[in-house]
Amino acid sequence: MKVLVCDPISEKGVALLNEAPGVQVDVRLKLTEDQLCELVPEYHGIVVRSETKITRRVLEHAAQLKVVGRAGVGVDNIDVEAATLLGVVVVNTPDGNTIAAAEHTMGMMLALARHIPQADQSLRQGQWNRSKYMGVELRNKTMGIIGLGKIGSEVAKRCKAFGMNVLAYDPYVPQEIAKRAGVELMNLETVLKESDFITVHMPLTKETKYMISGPQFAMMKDGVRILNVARGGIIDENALYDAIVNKKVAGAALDVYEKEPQTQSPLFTLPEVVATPHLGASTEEAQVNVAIDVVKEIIRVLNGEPVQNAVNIPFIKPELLGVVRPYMELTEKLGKLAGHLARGPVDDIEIKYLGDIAALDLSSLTNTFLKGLLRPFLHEAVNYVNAPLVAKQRGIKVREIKSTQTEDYTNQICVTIKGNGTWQRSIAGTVFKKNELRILRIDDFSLDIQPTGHLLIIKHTDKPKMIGQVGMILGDYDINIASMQVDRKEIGGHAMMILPIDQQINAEVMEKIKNLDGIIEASYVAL
Ligand SMILES: NC(=O)C1=CN([C@@H]2O[C@H](COP(=O)(O)OP(=O)(O)OC[C@H]3O[C@@H](n4cnc5c(N)ncnc54)[C@H](O)[C@@H]3O)[C@@H](O)[C@H]2O)C=CC1
Ligand SMILES: O=C(O)C(=O)COP(=O)(O)O
Repeated sequence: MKVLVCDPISEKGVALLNEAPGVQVDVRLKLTEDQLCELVPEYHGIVVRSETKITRRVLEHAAQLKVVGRAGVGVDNIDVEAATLLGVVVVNTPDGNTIAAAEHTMGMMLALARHIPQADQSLRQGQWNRSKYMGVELRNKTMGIIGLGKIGSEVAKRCKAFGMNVLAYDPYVPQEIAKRAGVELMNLETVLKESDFITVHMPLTKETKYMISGPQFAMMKDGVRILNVARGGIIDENALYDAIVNKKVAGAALDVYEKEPQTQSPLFTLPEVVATPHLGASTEEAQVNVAIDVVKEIIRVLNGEPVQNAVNIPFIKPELLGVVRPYMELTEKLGKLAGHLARGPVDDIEIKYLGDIAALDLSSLTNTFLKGLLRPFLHEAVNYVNAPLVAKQRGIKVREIKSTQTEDYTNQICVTIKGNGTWQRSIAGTVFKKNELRILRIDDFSLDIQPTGHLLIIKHTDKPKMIGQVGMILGDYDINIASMQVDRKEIGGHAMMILPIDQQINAEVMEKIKNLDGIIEASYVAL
């Protein structure tokens, strides 16, 4: 397996990658998009920070890429949607640089309040100018935090230690979590209107792009001070420039820019601006943390092991893995079986998770079901990562229903697939205590089948000689029947027979079985 490191990460991370059995590492920095496109087919993993852009074009040139690892938090330099569609896992390191970014924010806030960089520069230029650099105190001022995640919360704690009143806006954080951090959650307008300092700590997304622009500056207090140690583009740089020039904003501290690297911004010409070149995560500690964290995740992906910090696949808590794994195996087999039973393209899927498992986060099981269903048709183009997206693109509606109530078994997964409003099929399965998988039902027929090996599934009219005739055909072709189950709903009605057999069946045998009088459908599946 080959891993390409494209941005500078700690030597400790590179060493850990080099020590991984069967992994070869190349460090190639400052590659252009064209160079990356040329190199990427050789690699199974890529490591980046914020500099290298992993675009759709780069991903489309990959031939065997399994994982893109971001040694840091923000993944806005990676086309995650394209990666997902192409089945490439994207991992990041959500915790490793939290403190570094929070501390940098505090440093920037102090620099902004007390003009430290400007005063330093002026003194070095031979001026002893005390009156020019009169500052403001932080105590009793109001800090408005937009984005109360990991960094925002650490900034909140530190602001409180400075005696500041802290308000926050984050529509995705519950009030009680904010309360625990001693922060009051408000609507955005209130935070903008009441704050003396405003700092943003959210990811750059379609939703947050230019979230702070002309109309938002207009709402703010005169003389407000602005900080951005999150991402360029959350704050509209042109609008910020105007707001500073018009004296609405007394100063801004910026670590990140709409375009990076950035050395020519008009904002750098304003004395009210304090600027650093994206240094939020640049501490020795944070860089060791993120490099080691990302490398461990990359190795897990390359070894086919579950990861903890994937951005585009469901997270499974390590302590739940033992519980979830057999259900993942079951749902993949149910998906495969459902694909064989489908009477045409599937456009609607309902997956019911019943019993104890309903308490778990079940998206990983839905992913494996969809992978099992779609793989026989789409082959390598579908995998655990992209299965939900591929299903969505094919117009397949997927509903998950959870209920802790179940009638016969402690846990049951019941799936119904439909197509074209004209047909539907259903199957149910369970995992017994010793991690034994079972198919319990196909349509209305009750069964108890281990979903492994070669299965012949036959729906037929309930009449004499059906079983015998199928047995004769298989015998003629020297195909051994391992066991058999038959269920019928009423005498002379429809019946289902399932035959686990010892080998694959060819089209000729299937044709002979299908042509028997009384056979309604017959399918062969290898699970
Ligand atoms: N300057 C630097 O070197 C660094 C910058 N960062 C940036 O900081 C960002 C935040 O990092 P963390 O706190 O670790 O992430 P996080 O995921 O813990 O927190 C982000 C918060 O933003 C909130 N959010 C999302 N959309 C929002 C919206 N529209 N309005 C308000 N809040 C919204 C989320 O609910 C979440 O609580 C990262 O996404 C990254 O871009 C992170 C590390 C270093
Ligand atoms: O982790 C993040 O989101 C950062 O912005 C840090 O970026 P960097 O790894 O220092 O290029």
